Amino acid sequence: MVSANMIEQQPHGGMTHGYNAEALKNKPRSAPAKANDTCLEVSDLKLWYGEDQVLKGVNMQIPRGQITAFIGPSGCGKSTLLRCFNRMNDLIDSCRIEGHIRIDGEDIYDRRVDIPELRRRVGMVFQKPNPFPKSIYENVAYGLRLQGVRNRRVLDEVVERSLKRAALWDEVKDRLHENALGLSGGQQQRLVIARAVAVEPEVLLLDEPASALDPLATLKIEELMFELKDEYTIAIVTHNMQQAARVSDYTAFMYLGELVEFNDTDTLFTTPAKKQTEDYITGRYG
Ligand SMILES: Nc1ncnc2c1ncn2[C@@H]1O[C@H](COP(=O)(O)OP(=O)(O)OP(=O)(O)O)[C@@H](O)[C@H]1O
Repeated sequence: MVSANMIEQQPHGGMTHGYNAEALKNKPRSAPAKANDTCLEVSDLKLWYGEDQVLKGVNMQIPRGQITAFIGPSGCGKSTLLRCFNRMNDLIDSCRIEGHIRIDGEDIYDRRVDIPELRRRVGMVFQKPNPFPKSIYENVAYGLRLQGVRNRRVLDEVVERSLKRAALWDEVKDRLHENALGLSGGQQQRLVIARAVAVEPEVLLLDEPASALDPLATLKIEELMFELKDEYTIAIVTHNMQQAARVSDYTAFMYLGELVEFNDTDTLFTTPAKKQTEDYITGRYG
């Protein structure tokens, strides 16, 4: 497991320039991805906001049951790409998309796709924890209630199981009916993860999930990711290269809307194939 002293402070809450090799030592190793076990396949994905082209023909295959990190300088399109995976960009009027994204072979941009069902299958957690102003219990039960589940026993079981999966149960089991906004930032972020896993997604998208948290809360989120990946495919955007190196199995380096390099994390950080990647991970630009 990662240890607390491996978590560096980010005084400005932003980019950690350069990566140091310590992050790869003692890193928990996963079983390698099974050959041809692709969960998400991105083909020639292009995206515009109005006249501005933000993604310029991205191709990649995200392996199932692994953690894939997206790194790159601010504005290179990491969050935009992540939001394509559950069609969150549909909510932006000026956004136009070409290309394909397939989950388990199904094109999620097919017009027959049921978007609420897609968002159930592909859960998302944002930088700032966003619990609803409801009780802890109701936050986790929310998705099930939307699906029409009324049975108290079923709801109780799912709430308990989800909070356990999100490593929050022990801290909240005696206060399930208190307002979730009374939790700490780190607890709120784990609650949001519990809310996402309660509806049994296949994929979890994490957009800088720890950047608003202190080092200890960050550590808990990182440990949690490692536990969750047995059941879910995880894609994480992070500005923090130490974090990408510590937690992910695969890393995608993006620059100006293009995918420059995609490889297993250890290779990308130790022997990057492209000069641009090397310059970025050694902190030469950011
Ligand atoms: N809703 C939007 N409307 C118009 N332009 C947008 C919108 N969202 C993002 N952009 C632009 O798209 C580009 C890519 O932004 P995006 O947030 O995907 O980058 P990023 O790599 O995640 O950046 P950061 O690391 O700073 O979060 C930027 O130029 C940004 O200004």
